[in-house]
Amino acid sequence: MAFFTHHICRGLSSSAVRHVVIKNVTIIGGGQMGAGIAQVAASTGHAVTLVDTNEDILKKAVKGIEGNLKRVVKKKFADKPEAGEEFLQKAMQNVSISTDAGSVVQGTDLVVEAIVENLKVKQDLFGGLDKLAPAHTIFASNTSSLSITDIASSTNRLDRFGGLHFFNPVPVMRLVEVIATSSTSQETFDSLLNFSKMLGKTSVSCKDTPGFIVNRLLLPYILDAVRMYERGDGSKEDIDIAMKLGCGYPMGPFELSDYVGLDTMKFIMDGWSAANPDNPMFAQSEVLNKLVAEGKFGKKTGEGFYKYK
Ligand SMILES: CCCCCCCC(=O)CC(=O)SCCNC(=O)CCNC(=O)[C@H](O)C(C)(C)COP(=O)(O)OP(=O)(O)OC[C@H]1O[C@@H](n2cnc3c(N)ncnc32)[C@H](O)[C@@H]1OP(=O)(O)O
Ligand SMILES: NC(=O)C1=CN([C@@H]2O[C@H](COP(=O)(O)OP(=O)(O)OC[C@H]3O[C@@H](n4cnc5c(N)ncnc54)[C@H](O)[C@@H]3O)[C@@H](O)[C@H]2O)C=CC1
Repeated sequence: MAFFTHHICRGLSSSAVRHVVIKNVTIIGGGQMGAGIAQVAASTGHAVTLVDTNEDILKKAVKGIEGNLKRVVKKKFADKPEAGEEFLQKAMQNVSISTDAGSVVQGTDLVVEAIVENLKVKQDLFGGLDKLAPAHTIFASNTSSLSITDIASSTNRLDRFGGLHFFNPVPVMRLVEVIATSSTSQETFDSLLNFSKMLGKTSVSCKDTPGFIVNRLLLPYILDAVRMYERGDGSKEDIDIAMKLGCGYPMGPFELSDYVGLDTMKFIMDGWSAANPDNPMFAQSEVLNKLVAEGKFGKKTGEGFYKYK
């Protein structure tokens, strides 16, 4: 069930802005991002259905959400354990799981997609859901690097399609990039801004340009670090230490790559390389290709640039 509200938007003086109040959210992809988005949405009172093709991943996601929330509760409700238990129960009751996206979107206000970073797979998913979701339902992609316009082109709801780009780990990182294409309606954009606010996040408005704001700046930095290592100009350990202690970053570029996932990083690089074949920045990286070919995707598989076992 969707609700429409009218409110005066700050900075827009007297113009009344309509937005869909998001209550029921379907999150597709139960990996590190989808599980994180589900955790935050459920703990801020949204009814969440987390969808993945793989049931084991969903079970692992729910276990992870519960574990994370228990940690939060222990800290935040240290002197009010009963209130903490109530918060935990409520949040967990807000989460359900499904392996059938088509059947659950029928009652949803917002679909947030966080599946593999591949244009065709995302288009196929949204193209199918477009025929099943109610007219008011807003579609949003959490893509890191793909064009929202391209993803949305598989649907007939271009005005109700935008980007919601979260950061990893979602429960900790405070930013959401909200992306409007040239077809995204003001109402959809305002609904996505409002949803981000309800999640307790700070949002920035982005155009549908490659990498939006953060990844347009982050990816060249990470790729330059990989090239530096490949040339033998610095060890990965030294490069990581240098950026942490020299710039105050919480993680160095190799630690961060392992944290994001080297499979995702390669998907991003390959996509940008195909779109910009003459740009040496996106030329194939032997080191990255080797690690990915060996199934060493970083922290999630126990090994990437570093070992985690
Ligand atoms: C690579 C190609 C280019 C990128 C392209 C794709 C990527 C994207 O599209 C966009 C991205 O997300 S880019 C990545 C953005 N994320 C970062 O830069 C993370 C950098 N690392 C950190 O902030 C800290 O090391 C971090 C917060 C992770 C850990 O902090 P600490 O080292 O201080 O560790 P803790 O003391 O254990 O944690 C601090 C608080 O955070 C909680 N926490 C940690 N991990 C968590 C997780 N996974 N889920 C939920 N909560 C988590 C932890 O409980 C602790 O909480 P408090 O006790 O309340 O402080
Ligand atoms: N890893 C990161 O730091 C960030 C990733 N992103 C983006 O979020 C998306 C997901 O990334 P991660 O969570 O890291 O990946 P992940 O590999 O941890 O999870 C992806 C999940 O999607 C599922 N999946 C794949 N195809 C599916 C389909 N058709 N239907 C339902 N489920 C499907 C997989 O089984 C897997 O569980 C990607 O688009 C990525 O670029 C955005 C911000 C940060």
